[in-house]
Amino acid sequence: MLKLDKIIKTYNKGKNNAFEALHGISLTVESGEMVAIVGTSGAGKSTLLHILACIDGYDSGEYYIDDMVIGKLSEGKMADIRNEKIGMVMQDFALIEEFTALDNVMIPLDFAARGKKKGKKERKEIAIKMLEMVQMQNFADKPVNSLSGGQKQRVAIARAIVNEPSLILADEPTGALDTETTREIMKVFIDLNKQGKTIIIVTHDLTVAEQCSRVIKIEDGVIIEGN
Ligand SMILES: Nc1ncnc2c1ncn2[C@@H]1O[C@H](COP(=O)(O)OP(=O)(O)OP(=O)(O)O)[C@@H](O)[C@H]1O
Repeated sequence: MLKLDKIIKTYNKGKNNAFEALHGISLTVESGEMVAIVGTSGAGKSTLLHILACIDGYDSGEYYIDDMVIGKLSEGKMADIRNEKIGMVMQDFALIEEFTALDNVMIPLDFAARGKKKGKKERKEIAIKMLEMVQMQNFADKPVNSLSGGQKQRVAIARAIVNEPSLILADEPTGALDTETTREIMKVFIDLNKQGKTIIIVTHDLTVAEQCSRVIKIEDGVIIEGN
């Protein structure tokens, strides 16, 4: 489903502070896998995740999602792929704190591809269904800034899955959570994986990594294990 072929990524390319962060990464992730990406600080995990998420480009090599060549797509088409195929979950939740849980979950529905736009009532129903999936329906009308860290991450996961992406990418999703809350959030990811979602989690937490079906270790911009 996902294939990286000899991806090279250089920050500040062409300048005297140019830095090659990924040195020719090749990786295939099949549909339905649950993968952890681990490695020391600065190894290139976030860089890799941002390329997988179609947030950042790359210098050479190629990235394929379902046989589509990502490097050849326009900005607009990349944005469509981000909205339709990929759900992102971040360590700091990246929610709008003063909005309610429900309003946060509804946001991506507004950006879904033209023609797919739905009426407000229908969008609200879809968002509530997503909150039910993460057991947060009773908090739908609460502002996010009144929720705990674990509750915020559940809302962020509901937002990530609202456009029914096949791929969920998470950057240190449990980094701000305690052990018990980490366990609960991992259960949500495992349930989503059982429902068929492909999940890739960047983590420093070995208890998170060992719950994934494959662990990819990256060091100095190179995959050294798990490929
Ligand atoms: N925007 C940038 N400009 C220049 N260098 C960058 C930029 N972003 C990252 N880097 C460098 O690229 C390398 C990989 O960074 P990356 O953030 O991918 O590492 P990481 O494995 O995610 O680290 P951490 O676990 O600390 O988040 C690091 O040496 C970093 O300093």
